Amino acid sequence: MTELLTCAQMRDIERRAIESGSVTGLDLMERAGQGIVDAIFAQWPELLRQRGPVPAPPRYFRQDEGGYFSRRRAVVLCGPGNNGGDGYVVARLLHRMGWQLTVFGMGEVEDMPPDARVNRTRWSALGPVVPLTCDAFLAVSSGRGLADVYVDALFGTGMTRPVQGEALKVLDVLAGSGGDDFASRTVAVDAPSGLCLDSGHVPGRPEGYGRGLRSVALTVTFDSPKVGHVIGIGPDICGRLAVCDIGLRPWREFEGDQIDPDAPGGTMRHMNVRLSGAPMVREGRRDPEDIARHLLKRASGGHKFDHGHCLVVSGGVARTGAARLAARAALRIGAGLVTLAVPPDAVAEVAAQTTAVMVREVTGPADLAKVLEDRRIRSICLGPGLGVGARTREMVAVALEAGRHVVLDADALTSFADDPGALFALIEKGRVVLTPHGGEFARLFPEIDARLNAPRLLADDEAWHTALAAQGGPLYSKVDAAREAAASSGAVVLLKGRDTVIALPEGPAAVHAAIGARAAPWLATAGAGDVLAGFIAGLMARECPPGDAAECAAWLHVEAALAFGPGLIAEDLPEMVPQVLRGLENGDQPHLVGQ
Ligand SMILES: NC(=O)C1=CN([C@@H]2O[C@H](COP(=O)(O)OP(=O)(O)OC[C@H]3O[C@@H](n4cnc5c(N)ncnc54)[C@H](O)[C@@H]3O)[C@@H](O)[C@H]2O)[C@@H](O)CC1
Ligand SMILES: Nc1ncnc2c1ncn2[C@@H]1O[C@H](COP(=O)(O)OP(=O)(O)O)[C@@H](O)[C@H]1O
Ligand SMILES: [K+]
Repeated sequence: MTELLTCAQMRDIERRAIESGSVTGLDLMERAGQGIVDAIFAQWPELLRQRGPVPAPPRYFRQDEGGYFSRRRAVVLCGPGNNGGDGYVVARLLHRMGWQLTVFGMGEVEDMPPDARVNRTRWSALGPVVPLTCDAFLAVSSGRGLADVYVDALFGTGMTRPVQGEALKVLDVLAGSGGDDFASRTVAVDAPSGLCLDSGHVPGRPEGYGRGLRSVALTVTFDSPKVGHVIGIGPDICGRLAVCDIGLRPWREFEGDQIDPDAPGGTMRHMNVRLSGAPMVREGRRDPEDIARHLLKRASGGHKFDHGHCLVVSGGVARTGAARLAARAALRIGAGLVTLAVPPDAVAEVAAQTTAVMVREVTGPADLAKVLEDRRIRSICLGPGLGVGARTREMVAVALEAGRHVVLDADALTSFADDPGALFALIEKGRVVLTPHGGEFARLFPEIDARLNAPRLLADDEAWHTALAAQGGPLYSKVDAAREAAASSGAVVLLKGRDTVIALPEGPAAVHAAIGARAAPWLATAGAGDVLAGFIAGLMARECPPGDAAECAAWLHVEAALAFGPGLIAEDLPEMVPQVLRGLENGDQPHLVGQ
C-alpha cells in the first residue's frame, strides 16, 4: 500500500518532525538534496564515469572536500522557496564531485525561507547565482552544447499560482519548445515546476509546457508520492518517479485510534491515517495478499448461495447487452448465482445469449420488489442499458429500499440528473456504490463538477489567482471532488478514468492510476464500465464491503485488461478473470505502478 499525500499533509508532516526536535529543516533539505543526487546517478549511472582526460579543477573546487574532477556539467534552476533550497544543495553536492555547475536563481536571498537561504548562501561561497532569464538560460546551452543534467528546482509543493514571466519561458524551452531535447536530461525536484501536486494539473496550461506534453526524465519526490503525481496530467509529465526517504516515517504513522473492524468501509477504513483531522489518500495499489483475500473464494461454504446471489437489472429489447456484460462479470468474479431481471419483451433475446446466468422476467418496479423478497439476493446492479427516465428511477428506488448492496451505474445515475437529491435521500450509508464517468458525475454533482473544472478554465483570471493564493495553493482535485460527492450522497463514489478515484463517505479515498506498467489505454472501450459495475456487484454478493469491492474491482479491471492486451473488447474482460485469479493464487506479482 502506498500512501499518497496532499501538499498540506506533506507540510504538516515536516512541521511535526521539526517540532519534535529530532530533526531540523536543514537536515531534511540536505537529505532531500542527497536523495536527488543519488537518484540522478541511479538513473544515469554512466554519469559517474570520468569523461575524457581530467580537466583543470573548477575555479571554486576545494581540495579539502574530496571527490574527483569531471567534465560533467549540470544546470540547476532554483526557485525562491524550499524547492529552490533543494536545488542549491544539489548544486553544492555535484560541485563537490567536480561537476561544473551553472546555477540560476529566482528572487532575493533575503526573501527566501530560512533553510533555503542558508543553502543559497552556502552555494554562493562556491559559485555565482545567475538571475533566471530565458536569454541567460539559452546562452548557456547555445555556447557549450547541452549540459549532462538539468535540475528543475523552481517550484514544488508551494506553488500557489500559474507560473509566468521568465520562469515560464524557461520551462517552455526546457520542455522543448525551441527544438532542443532538454527534457530527457531533466530531473524535476518534487514536481516538474508548475504542476500542482494536489490536482495533477498545470494551472493555466492544462496540456503542460512546451509543445504539448513533454515529460521530464525523472522526478524525485520526498517521503511519499503526492496525489498530483498520479492523477490528471501528472503521470504524463513526471517521467520516472523516484521516492526518496528522508526519514519522516515516524511522523506519518497511523495514530491508532480508529480501528473499527465492523466499519462499513471495510479494510479501507482501517487504513485511514489521520493527520490534522484529514484522512489520507492512498494509491490504489493494495498488497497482493490483501487483494487475494477479497478476490479469492474461501474454502468454506460449499453451496452456491454461500457465495451470494447477485441480481442485474436489464434494459428492454435490443438494449440488453450492457446488463449481460455486467452479469457475466459478476459471475466470473465469483458470485454464487447471477440472475438477470429482464422486461418481458426482451426475455427471448437474453435467454438466447446466456447460459450460466439465469433469466427472470420482471415487468416493472412492483415486480422487482417481489423478486427482492428473496433474501438470498445480496446485491443488485442497475444502470447499464436500463434507459433514462421515470421507470428507471422507480426501479432504483425499489432496489435501494430493499436494503441490499447496490451498484448504480450509467442510466441509473443519469435518470436522476434533474433531482440528484431524490437519489441521495434513498441511499443508505455503507450499502451503495455509484460508478459515474465524468459526464455522469457532472449530471449528479453539478456544483462539485463546476469546482473541479473551474481552476483550469479560469487559470488566467485575476480573481482566481487571488483566491488560490489565499487558499494556500492547492487546486481542487478529482480526489477532492470524489470525496465531496461521497460525503454528500452517502455512497461510495468511484469516479472513472485513467485515474479512477474511489472515495468513501467517511473520507478515505484511493486512486487507481492505470499508468506506468499498469497503463491500459485499450480499456477505454464501449462496455468496459458495465463490466466494472458487474465486478463490484459480484464482489458485494460475496459480502465484500462496498469500499473494498470498488477498489478490488478497479484493480481487477485493469489487471484483466493488461492480461489480454491491445485489441481488448469489453466481452474479453470477464474471460480474463480466471487467469488473473490464478496469478493471485500462485502469488504472482501483479503489475505495479512505476515498474
Ligand atoms: N515539506 C517537506 O517535508 C520538505 C520539503 N522540501 C522541499 O520544499 C519544497 C516546498 O517548499 P516551499 O513550501 O518553500 O514551496 P516552493 O519552493 O515549492 O515554492 C514557494 C515559493 O515560490 C513562490 N511561488 C509560488 N508559486 C509561484 C509562481 N507561480 N511564480 C513565482 N513564484 C511562485 C512562493 O511565493 C514561494 O516563494 C518541496 O517541494 C520540496 O522540494 C524538501 O526540502 C524536503 C522536505
Ligand atoms: N486510459 C484509460 N486507462 C485505463 N482505464 C480507462 C482509461 N480510459 C477509460 N478507462 C476505464 O474504462 C471504463 C469506461 O467506462 P465507461 O466510461 O462507463 O464506458 P462504458 O459505459 O462504455 O462502459 C472505466 O472503468 C474507465 O475507468
Ligand atoms: K520543481
